[in-house]
Amino acid sequence: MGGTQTYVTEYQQLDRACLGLGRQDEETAYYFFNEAHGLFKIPRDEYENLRKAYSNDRTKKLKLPLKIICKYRELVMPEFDDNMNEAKIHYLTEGAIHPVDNYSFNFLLEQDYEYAKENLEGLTKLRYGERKRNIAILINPISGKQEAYNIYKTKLRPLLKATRMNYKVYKTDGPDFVDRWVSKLKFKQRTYDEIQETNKEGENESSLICEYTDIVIIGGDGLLALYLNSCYKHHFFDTLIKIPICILPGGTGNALAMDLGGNNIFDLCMNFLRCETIEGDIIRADFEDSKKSILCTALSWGFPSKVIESSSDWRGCLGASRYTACGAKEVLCAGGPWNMRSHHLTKVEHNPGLPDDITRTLISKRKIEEDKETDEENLKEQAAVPIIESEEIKSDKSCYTSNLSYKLVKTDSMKGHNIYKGEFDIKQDQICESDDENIERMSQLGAIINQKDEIDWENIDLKQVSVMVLTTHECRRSGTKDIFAPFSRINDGKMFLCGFKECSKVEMLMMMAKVSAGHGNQVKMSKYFHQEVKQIRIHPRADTSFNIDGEIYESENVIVTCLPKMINLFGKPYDLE
Ligand SMILES: Nc1ncnc2c1ncn2[C@@H]1O[C@H](COP(=O)(O)OP(=O)(O)OP(=O)(O)O)[C@@H](O)[C@H]1O
Repeated sequence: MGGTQTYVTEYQQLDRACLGLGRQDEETAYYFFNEAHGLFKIPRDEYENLRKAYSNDRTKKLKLPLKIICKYRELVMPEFDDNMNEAKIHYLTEGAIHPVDNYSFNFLLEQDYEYAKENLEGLTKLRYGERKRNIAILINPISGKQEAYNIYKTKLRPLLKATRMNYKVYKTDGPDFVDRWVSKLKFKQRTYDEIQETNKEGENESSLICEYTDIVIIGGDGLLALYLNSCYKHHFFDTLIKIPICILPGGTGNALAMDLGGNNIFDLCMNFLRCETIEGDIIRADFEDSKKSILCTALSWGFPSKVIESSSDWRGCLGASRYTACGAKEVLCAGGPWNMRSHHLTKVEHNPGLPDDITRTLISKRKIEEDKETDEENLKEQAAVPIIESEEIKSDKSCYTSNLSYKLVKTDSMKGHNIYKGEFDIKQDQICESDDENIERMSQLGAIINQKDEIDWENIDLKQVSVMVLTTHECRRSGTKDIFAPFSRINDGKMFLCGFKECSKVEMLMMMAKVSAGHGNQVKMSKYFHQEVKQIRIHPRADTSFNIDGEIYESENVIVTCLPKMINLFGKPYDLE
């Protein structure tokens, strides 16, 4: 438990946020609920006094030594018995693997019970409307220091077990795993209008899209990028991409997870359980020649790309310091003896006139496609996605997966884990698109936002720029204090162009040191710049590459557009200072 401690408080103080006075039957111990602090043990001889005072006059002053025995931030699941006015609460503490504890309380007053029920239910969300949450967990075993599976096992799994949620765990087995996995999702395509209509009837949009209600990604930014882009490729991003995503920091940099509170994984898991989401901004990069579109949260070129490229060989052994070590090496070995102009650009242009409601425009104009029947060939291929763990609470009839449309077949076992293969029901609806169709759809969407010939592009002066980054969020880095863009938040609806103006190698190292200090005070330095932008066109030199959410892409003209509030993410960004 959260450690017992005694403190004195006034009854009046408690009363403001109290959930009710309860009694635990077997041990005849007595408890008091307080929303801010959790659960209190009341000395037995004080109980009768308190009960009388509580029943007669809720504002009466009463000084009591109270023992805190549990805090709500540790609470994971309440169960209720309306006939008995009883709440059963399951607790779990941070850092412990299976310390689930149960307490049952009978509320003395019915109104207290109702009030407590309402408040306690808000602490852990087990359903979306009538539908029980059903979670897909994607783990990249080679991310960062290869701790992703361990994070799942020690942090997330105990909470999922305690709350008896349905979930399936998938380990990636290579770079194309996520793409295969997303392409095989059991997916009910709905049009935007249908979703709006359903919302009016009070149903939750995200519960209607896919067999999973929530996606958990345990890995780095690259794994999230793979997931987003696979959604975009295989299904319309305005539907599937709305399924809320929890990113637990299992990678090296974990820039986005860190900005959502990932330095405390337990708290992030609690955000997930309580369904505390924000609407995140993403970037869409449309490559002009290859007609390829990429979704991401940060994009850079020149110096940062070189650092990412050269540090990839150190994956797994140096952790986050691989970027620092390779960054310093790149600075010292760059170009001329003093100069740090490695932006590798011929031209960068800005379109300041992009409408604010671009996202809505995209959604409403998109082409509506019909679901297609699955044929046997596709079914055979679908069965190839391995599930390493699965927990399905069979008794829950409201669970989408209990309609037998998805079967698990045990095929093997590995290090004590059973390996299953998923097989889909023959009646399953699915979308199966060829690459040509995908390209066609992307270029349709692109045509809406690009319209590049009609845009009055404003040239951005590059004469004095060393490093340029486009980002929708702070870009914190795990394992260090680095914050690259301290003024940006993933849910502020904005994209920023930021970086360092032309500087000497020594100045560059100083700037890097400022970023590493994590105070955000590089913003005050004259060599640092940032500017809000909506759409940017980049003409890179042929010998450079792009770094898009930690992955390297070849040089090509690209139009980069901010899509505000496109994805739902669990967690909470830091307050702007
Ligand atoms: N089983 C696997 N074997 C080899 N590569 C994999 C596997 N699963 C995923 N990948 C590759 O791993 C990369 C993604 O790594 P990820 O972003 O999760 O970790 P990271 O690079 O260490 O962290 P960060 O991006 O936060 O710095 C992608 O390039 C993906 O293709």
